[in-house]
Parts: sequence; structure tokens; C-alpha cells
Amino acid sequence: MSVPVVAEAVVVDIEGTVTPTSQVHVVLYDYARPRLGPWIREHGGDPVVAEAVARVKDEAGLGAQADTGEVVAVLHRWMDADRKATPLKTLQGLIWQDGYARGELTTGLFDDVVPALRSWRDAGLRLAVFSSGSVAAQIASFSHTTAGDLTPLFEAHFDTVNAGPKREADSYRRIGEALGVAAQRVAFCSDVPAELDAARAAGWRAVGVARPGEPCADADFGTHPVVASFDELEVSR
Ligand SMILES: CSCCC(=O)C(=O)COP(=O)(O)O
Ligand SMILES: [Mg+2]
Repeated sequence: MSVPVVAEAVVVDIEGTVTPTSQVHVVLYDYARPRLGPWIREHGGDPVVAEAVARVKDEAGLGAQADTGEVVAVLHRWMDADRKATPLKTLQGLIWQDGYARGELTTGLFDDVVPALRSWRDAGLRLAVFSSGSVAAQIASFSHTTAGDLTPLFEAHFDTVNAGPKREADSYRRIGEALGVAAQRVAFCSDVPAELDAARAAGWRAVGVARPGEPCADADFGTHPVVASFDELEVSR
């Protein structure tokens, strides 16, 4: 059964929606884990890294004098718990950006994703991404997929820095303002019901993505329309 949605712009989540959760939790997290300490030690003079490390210490209640080993232990605990804390996402993003540039990482997408994105673009829809992953990580990831460079498909990328937390309606309002599209003309696709609730609270058209075998496949999506793949989603202007 297909789900019809009328919209001018489609904003997609990443993990569990366009890429398998394992792409993030296994491929990307395993790549970042052993590299966090060396990255912080080698790039500690980079203001972005220094700021992220300071925020980790602050959020974890570590003293300002805590050493890199203590910071890395916190980052590993957050990754084990899949806590999508902004400073962790900033540091991961830098490491992944480097990994993609070195040719050591490639993004795998669900088979239905690229055909759907292309058909939506061909139909004149505007596309954007909203993920907890940093904008740098998003761009690196979509630049290096098994289907090639997909960045030309997207006109904007949003994360917890330039939009805000994914479970807060104000984040979706900020994205709508940045895109210059009326709330009811934006569709958001995600596997996480709380994100859909926040998008709907901002007036967006929220669509659940319950992919078989993914962690949120059996989640309670409440009254949100749900698709098992983008093949079931018919977006028109
Ligand atoms: C390829 S960008 C990195 C994705 C990431 O770090 C992440 O946590 C994905 O979370 P999402 O909000 O897209 O579910
Ligand atoms: Mg997700």
C-alpha cells in the first residue's frame, strides 16, 4: 500500500531511514572508536576540537584538567549507549570526514533510497537532510556512497548545531525557516517516532519509516503514516 504525501520539500533522517543502522553503529562507530584519542591529541589546537573537548568535560562533569584518556572514556561510553551528544558528533564527524577522504569508508544505502531521491528531485521536490550526525559527516557520507556522490541531490544539511535537537519542534521550525518553505509543505521521514512527533508539532508532514529488521521496525508510530521503504511513499507537489 502506498502513502501519498503532498509537499514541496522532503527532509530525510539518515540512520535507519536511508542507511542501515549497522552502517552507523558498526561501520562508522568502529572506525571512530580507536581514532578519537589520537585525533584529540593531534588536533587539540584546532578550535573546533578544543571546543568539543571542553563541552565533553562539561557535559560529563569532568574537571577542566581531565586528560585525553578520561575524555575518550566518556566518548566511548556515549557511543556504547548511542548517546547522540553534539560534541561527540563533532569529533566523530571530523574523523569520518578524514576516513571518507582516505577512501577507507563508503556509505551503503537501502536499495530503494537513490531511485526515490532521484524521482522526487525529477518531480521538482527540494531535498534536505536532518541527522544527529554533523553536517561535515553528512556531506562526507553522501559524497562517498556505493551509488557515487549524491550531494548534488540535497540543497541543505541540518544537524543538532544548526537546527537543534531532533526531538524538539523548534528545530523543525528553524529548518523550515532556513528552507523558506511553509511548515505544511515539508515532509520529514524518520524511523524514530519521537522525531516524527516533534516534526508534526512544528506543522510538518511526518512519515514513519519502519524498515524490516531495523531497530525501530516494530516501534509504535501512533497516528503517523508509516512506510516500510521509500517505494511505498508517493510524494507530489
Ligand atoms: C553519516 S552521518 C553520521 C550519522 C550519525 O552519526 C548518527 O548518529 C545518525 O543519527 P540520525 O539522527 O541520522 O538517526
Ligand atoms: Mg534515524
